[in-house]
Amino acid sequence: MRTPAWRPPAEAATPTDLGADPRRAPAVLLDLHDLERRYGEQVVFRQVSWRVRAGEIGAIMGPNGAGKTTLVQVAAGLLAPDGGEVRVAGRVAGPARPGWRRLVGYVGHRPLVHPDLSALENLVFFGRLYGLDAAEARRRAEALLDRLGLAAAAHRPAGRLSRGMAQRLEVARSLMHRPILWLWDEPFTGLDAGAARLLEDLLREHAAAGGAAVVVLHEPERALALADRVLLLAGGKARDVPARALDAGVLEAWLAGTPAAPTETVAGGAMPGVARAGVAGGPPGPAAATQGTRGVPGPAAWGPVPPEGAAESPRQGGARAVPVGPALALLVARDWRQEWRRREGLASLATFVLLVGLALAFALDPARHALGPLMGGLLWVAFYFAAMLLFGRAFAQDADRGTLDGLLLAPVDRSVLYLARVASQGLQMLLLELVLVPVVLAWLGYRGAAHWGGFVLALGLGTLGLAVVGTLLGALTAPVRGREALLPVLLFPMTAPVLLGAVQAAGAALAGVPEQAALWFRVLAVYDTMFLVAGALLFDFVVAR
Ligand SMILES: Nc1ncnc2c1ncn2[C@@H]1O[C@H](COP(=O)(O)OP(=O)(O)OP(=O)(O)O)[C@@H](O)[C@H]1O
Repeated sequence: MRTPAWRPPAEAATPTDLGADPRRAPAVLLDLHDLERRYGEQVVFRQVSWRVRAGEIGAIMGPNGAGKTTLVQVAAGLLAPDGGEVRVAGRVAGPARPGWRRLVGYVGHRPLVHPDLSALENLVFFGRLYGLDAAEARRRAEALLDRLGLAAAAHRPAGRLSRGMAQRLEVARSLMHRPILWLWDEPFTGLDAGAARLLEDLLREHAAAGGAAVVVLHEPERALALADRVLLLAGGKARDVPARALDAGVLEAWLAGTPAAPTETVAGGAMPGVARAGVAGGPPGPAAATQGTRGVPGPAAWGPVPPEGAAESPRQGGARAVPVGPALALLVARDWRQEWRRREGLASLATFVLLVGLALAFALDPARHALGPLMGGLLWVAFYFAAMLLFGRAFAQDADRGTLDGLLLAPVDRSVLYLARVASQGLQMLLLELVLVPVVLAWLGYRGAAHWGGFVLALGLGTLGLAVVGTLLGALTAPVRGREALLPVLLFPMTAPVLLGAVQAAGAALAGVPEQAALWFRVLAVYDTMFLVAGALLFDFVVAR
């Protein structure tokens, strides 16, 4: 008998898929080593080490503010540790090689799906972002919606689902790519009894199939019924205790009445009153190692260990990063689809450009007789204001809704996230310009013999320059209070060369002498390339927390 066969939706990669040798102890799927995390001066926890093996469910428990969410986010790679290391199925969980992210299915406090896209569209998008092909992503999305009782809501925008339905969708999203390690932070919040039972079944199935799960829980009864081991977190320290060593009543009392600093009790060698007598903490013993835990098939049932290459196929939840090309196309398409759903955003930008252009023209020359030399400048000033609004908007919305985390968790290099935003926002801006330029020029009474090729090149290079810097600064200022004021303050000095070059180049092209702008074209091209490369390299630091 082999490892249990495909079984939507809980089915996931197994340790053998990942090259682990089941003849030895069950593979360690999550290995937290000496972790430390601070917020400014506040140390949330330090020296936290914990191992969760194939076939195990681990619960993290502790009073409010103990650092459970922080710990799960560090384990998922959303927060960077200030010390120590996270390993997932033996791979260092760092930003350098993001393929390991494919092994993890994360559910946090906030939905990571996009509210304007339907439940089905969201699942397909996330499936593809994790490397599934279109047909498989669709099949799996439908199976998950069905299993989680969301089939009737498949075409409803995710933002209009009830609290409990949204939580089910989050669980479905986290399972789309068949992760081997589930990291779920209070997943039962908002669920009715039926959905809660379903989640418990999914967790048990996953563990029985050789996966592992870590769940932040507040209810002792549930934790002890579900988990094999419990990480008790309090006072900045943690202790791993086998669930069978814990008593629900005492655990409840400990959680409810934890003194301000239970550190010594919890982190010390003994845990009087909480652990049952005669049961020690620590990893499973040799019996668990040879027989598997929680019914995981023993060595004979695992079959031969597949070669590394076979272990890395997307279908089996391998750990390769998704290639740049498909990831870029997917992200740009998603941004455009979202923008199309909120057409009023682009329509208001277009109105804004027209008003700024017309107001400027009216103020400078109400009779519109001597505007010829000013037209390039007029157009660019209007576009410039629109660009500030556009480039600040996408990341600000992501930060407010929490949807950026959904992208940051994906197994794609973070520079790809940046390049995709540059492409999608730059193209939106360019489209806006191409639609509006004829209108504005007609209103201004333009009758020259323009060099249209040079003019479009000036628009393209200028827009790219604004997009590469605006996107980076948009991401930088998104979580900051007062970002609406901060973005223009930062953007203007950094993009002054773009504005100057684009105005000169567009003016020369409109005057029919693009050769006069040759120097500006070169300046713009060098500027764009420099900041595009810098933006791609810096983006990871900009979004790091
Ligand atoms: N973004 C942040 N900036 C500063 N401090 C933070 C931030 N997020 C969390 N903290 C602090 O870190 C500590 C741990 O918070 P965390 O949310 O991890 O706790 P928790 O155990 O999950 O709490 P709860 O049970 O209430 O969900 C708290 O003191 C909290 O105030």
